Amino acid sequence: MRASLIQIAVDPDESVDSRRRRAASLVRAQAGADLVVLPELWPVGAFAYESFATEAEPLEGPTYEAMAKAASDAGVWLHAGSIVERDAEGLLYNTSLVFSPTGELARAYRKIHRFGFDKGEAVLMAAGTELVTVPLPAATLGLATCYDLRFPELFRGLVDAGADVLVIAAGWPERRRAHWTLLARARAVENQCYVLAVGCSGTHAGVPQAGHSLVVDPWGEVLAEAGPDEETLTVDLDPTKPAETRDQFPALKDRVLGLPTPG
Ligand SMILES: O=C(O)CCC(=O)C(=O)O
Repeated sequence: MRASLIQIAVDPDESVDSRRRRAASLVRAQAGADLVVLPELWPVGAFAYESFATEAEPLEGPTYEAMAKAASDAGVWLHAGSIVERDAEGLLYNTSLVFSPTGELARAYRKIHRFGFDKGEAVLMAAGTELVTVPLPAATLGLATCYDLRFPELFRGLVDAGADVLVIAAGWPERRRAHWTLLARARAVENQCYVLAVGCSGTHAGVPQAGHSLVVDPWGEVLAEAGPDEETLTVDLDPTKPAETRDQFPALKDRVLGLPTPG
């Protein structure tokens, strides 16, 4: 299963329309891959809080249209990263979109853990409430967005729902890059899953992005890692490896569910 991670640059000197066209053409260039992944909020920038309301789109807005077409033109499963979604009640969500190779929406995931500690995204956006997995022919994706990476219980929920490839779309800041790499590897090891962690490059709203997207195998080995700049990583995943790793080292079977609270 060939996966391509597009670490797109999000810079304020490029318009959203231009970046949308560029993202579509980067996706089309990945024809032949099975799965293509874009990062979090690449149209507007994960830290461009002042633009969230103006750039918000309905679910089936311009980014949806462009990405559905790019997925079907390329004939790939496309995790199109996330958009600022405005729902019918006017609430904003950080919503990831996954399209099938014929351009249909397979699933949408609204980010559950909002970042900002009572500021920014945490007050501007509403929280998702549903864990989302996406069965592909060769693997089951489990979806997470950026700050979600810090909450291991979310990933255990995805594994319990059958996920063996965890996809984290992010706009992770450079200043905490060490956490990004560490946590992506930890989520792979503890869940015996592939992890595809896709960030942005560039600087928006004064926040330099970490880049360094990475692909980690179920044993925790880093199979590929990007640098700081715009780049596409392409990696062949072995769909049998998560099950094989779980058979050889069956730690997941030793989970104790419902641990007692400390006395
Ligand atoms: O947890 C972090 O350090 C970064 C999270 C973040 O930037 C986000 O969720 O947008």
